[in-house]
Amino acid sequence: MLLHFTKMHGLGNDFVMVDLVTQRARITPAHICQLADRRFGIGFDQLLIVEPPRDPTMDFRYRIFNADGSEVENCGNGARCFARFVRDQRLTHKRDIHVETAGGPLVLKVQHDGMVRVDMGRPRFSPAGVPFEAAGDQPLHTLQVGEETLSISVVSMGNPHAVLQVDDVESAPVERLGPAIEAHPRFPRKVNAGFMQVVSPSRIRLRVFERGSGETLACGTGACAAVASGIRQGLLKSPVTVELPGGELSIEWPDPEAALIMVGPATRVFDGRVVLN
Ligand SMILES: N[C@@H](CCC[C@H](N)C(=O)O)C(=O)O
Repeated sequence: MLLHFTKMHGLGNDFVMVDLVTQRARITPAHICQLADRRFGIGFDQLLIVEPPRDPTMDFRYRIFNADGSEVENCGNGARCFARFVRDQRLTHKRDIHVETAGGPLVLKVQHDGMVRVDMGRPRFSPAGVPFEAAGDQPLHTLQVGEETLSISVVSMGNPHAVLQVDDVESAPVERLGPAIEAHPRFPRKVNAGFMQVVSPSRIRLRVFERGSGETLACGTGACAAVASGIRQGLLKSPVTVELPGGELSIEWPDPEAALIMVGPATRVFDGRVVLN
């Protein structure tokens, strides 16, 4: 089966985008792992499949899969790439796009400067909603990783996040602690692990070890989770610029009852075709 795809990225968090509105294909978890391989396949952090909506009031539905084949609830950089993709493919001319996702409906706005503005919904801090095994709902929890006792906050942006404050993001032990936090037994559905350096109340630096994909150059939901956690702890004030290895995102959360807003770029890299066996 021949599959047409587009390679895109949001600040270096890279995607293979597949239009299943105009083509037919059955993509299995084995296909996803094969395509995700950066040497034997195409290579990506996430695969995003665009489908017709089930709800007729929506424009599209999309599904997102990590490089390990696991399906995820939400993806901030993927949302921006999706908005750019459906317009470039001429699947829609709208600038305000309503889409169904596994994490619920999203509204995306393609601005006239080409940047994409996404209403990311409200962060949820309750451990049960992440899910994270904990007795209470306090801003910080201790997490034992081997000999180390870490202080983390937990946030659901539809998908699960743990945020750890560090003094210097460059020297933070992301490669060592990231996989241990991701697979920690207190996170029954695993977790994305963010390492946040507060530069000022309006600027952070962030690296994210993503569940199912490893460290990426940027994570949109991770940026929202870190900003929400920082504001909740009184360390940050909206709007916040998030400096990621791949570039910057702007995150607004002016009011705890409001949704987080993420604004950032989405870049098309190339179109291709691949045979699925
Ligand atoms: N890169 C994404 C998040 C993708 C999903 C994540 N790895 C998970 O398993 O929850 C983003 O930009 O938000």
